[in-house]
Amino acid sequence: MSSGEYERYVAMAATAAGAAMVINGLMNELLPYELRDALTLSTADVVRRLRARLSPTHTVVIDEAEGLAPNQLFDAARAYLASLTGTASAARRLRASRVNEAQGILVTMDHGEETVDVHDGVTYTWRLVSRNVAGNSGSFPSHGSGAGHNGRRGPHGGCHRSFELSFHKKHKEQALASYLPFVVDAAKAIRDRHRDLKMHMIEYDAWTPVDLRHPSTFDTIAMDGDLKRSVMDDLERFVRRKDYYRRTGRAWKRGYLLYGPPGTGKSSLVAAMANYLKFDIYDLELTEVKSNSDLRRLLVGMSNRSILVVEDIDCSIDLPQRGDQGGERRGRHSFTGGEDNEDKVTLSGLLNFVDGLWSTSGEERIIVFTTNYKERLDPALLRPGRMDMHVHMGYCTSESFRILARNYHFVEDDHTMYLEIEKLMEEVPITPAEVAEVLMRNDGADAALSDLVGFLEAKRGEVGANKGVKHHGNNKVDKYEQTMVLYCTPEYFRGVSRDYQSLKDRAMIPEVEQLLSEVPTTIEEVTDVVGRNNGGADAAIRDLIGFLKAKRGDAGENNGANQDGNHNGDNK
Ligand SMILES: Nc1ncnc2c1ncn2[C@@H]1O[C@H](COP(=O)(O)OP(=O)(O)OP(=O)(O)O)[C@@H](O)[C@H]1O
Repeated sequence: MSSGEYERYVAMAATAAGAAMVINGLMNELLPYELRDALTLSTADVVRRLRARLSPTHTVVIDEAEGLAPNQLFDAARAYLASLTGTASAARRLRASRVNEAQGILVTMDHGEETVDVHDGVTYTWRLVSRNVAGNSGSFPSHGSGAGHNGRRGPHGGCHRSFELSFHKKHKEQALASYLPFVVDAAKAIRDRHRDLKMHMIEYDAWTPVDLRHPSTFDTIAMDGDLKRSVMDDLERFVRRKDYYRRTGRAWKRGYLLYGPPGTGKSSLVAAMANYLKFDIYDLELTEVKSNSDLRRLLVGMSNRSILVVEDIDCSIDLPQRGDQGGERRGRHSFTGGEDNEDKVTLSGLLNFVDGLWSTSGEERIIVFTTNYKERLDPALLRPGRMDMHVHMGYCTSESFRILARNYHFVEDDHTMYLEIEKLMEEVPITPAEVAEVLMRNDGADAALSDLVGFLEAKRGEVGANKGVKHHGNNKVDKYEQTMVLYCTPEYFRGVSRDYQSLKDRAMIPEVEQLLSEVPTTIEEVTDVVGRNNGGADAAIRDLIGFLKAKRGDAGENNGANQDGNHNGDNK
């Protein structure tokens, strides 16, 4: 549409509306490029631009060259109007709207239909206008997402649609300064509610998004109720406080340290946070980052309203050990050197970026570190003010168990087996992951809870009698043992070591036994380390010794403990 046509259009609409002003609009080709990204602009920007466009003379200059790019303000209005379908006035006009997973909200509204919205005592009338490109007004495509949707011109012609928003001229200020920003904000909120969250992972040195469909929410997560509430409160306060951060000159970011044994829900909590806030997750796998400059590039490439997660921070970056004589703990990853390459990724480099560049180049950002071993973390990370909140995820308590039982089997709070289960849980530490696993493999609540009792009893017996030895070689592993942590005792290893017929250096066997007596290590870990070696028995056992020494915390051991269930070693 040329600017002349547009002016004629505005004049017609203004006439029709009598004293009412018409903010027309919002058609893809009518609104200029500044408004196309209305949903990504700040609300103040939108208002400023609208105000500039809607001068008292109602002249809007539209550059032909702006083309027919999608106009997000149109989508904002559409999403907002769809959300009104529950209200009486809107229901009069909008026949139906539905939520489509891929596209968010679709609204069905016919050409010429109007809907009335009352906001702060002012009545606003929205009208949908459609034109086909050949000018045959009145011939319209099907509703919603049909041909011509979004007003784009298809190969065989198409339909341009617009919303006209009219109101009394005395409410111009209110419309511009209050109502339209409200519509844009409401649309943003709707979009956030329906958009697919993304999980960004590093591939080939760049972020690669995949859909984040993690079902974890604050309802499903099993943790102490007060702690859960305080995390939620903290998140809510954080997102509310834009002005506060601006006023105080602080970067709008927040840091959480989640710590606790494996399977207690640290990753689930991160997903719950993302689902709650509708923030994307950026999974910073430090082993994939070759240098500080790569790290900087990746951090700057993150979007706002996102969560940066560094899992198993104690394993994934070289942390100076408390008590180290100036030396760094080696062996986590090949990039951990430091003194020979200035550009290597270091914890201080990461923290500096997070505090500096990262926080000034974006807004509404959350960083989460997780660890199974808080005691191993660098004091720099634990310093007050560094991570705003330390969240301990622990073994199942009766409170968290009840949440899981309710979630998995709708079990009410007074089930007869609860007392027995909770008593057992006091004797045997069990992670929420283990409980979830048992609950999940049963169809009915009663069966699930009996199974859990059996599991706990078996675990209690196992822990007491160290049945790991018995477990090995038993082809009929029962269902409890499948998920249990089975330790590799020195005795057990001695038995297995007979299998190493080709072992030349037999002196290594007592060394392994000695290490196993010092470091609780699961059969699975031992199997993994031995299994990853193709270089013969000696290489495998040497690798195992290195692994065990690293687990014990020996400096200088380089055995890839990070890759192989290092985090499983905390099952004491
Ligand atoms: N607190 C919890 N509430 C609800 N489900 C849980 C909880 N903890 C664990 N689970 C269940 O166990 C699975 C594994 O837990 P999750 O990966 O979140 O634990 P984690 O503490 O991050 O473990 P790791 O330290 O090994 O990464 C989850 O997908 C979930 O099904």
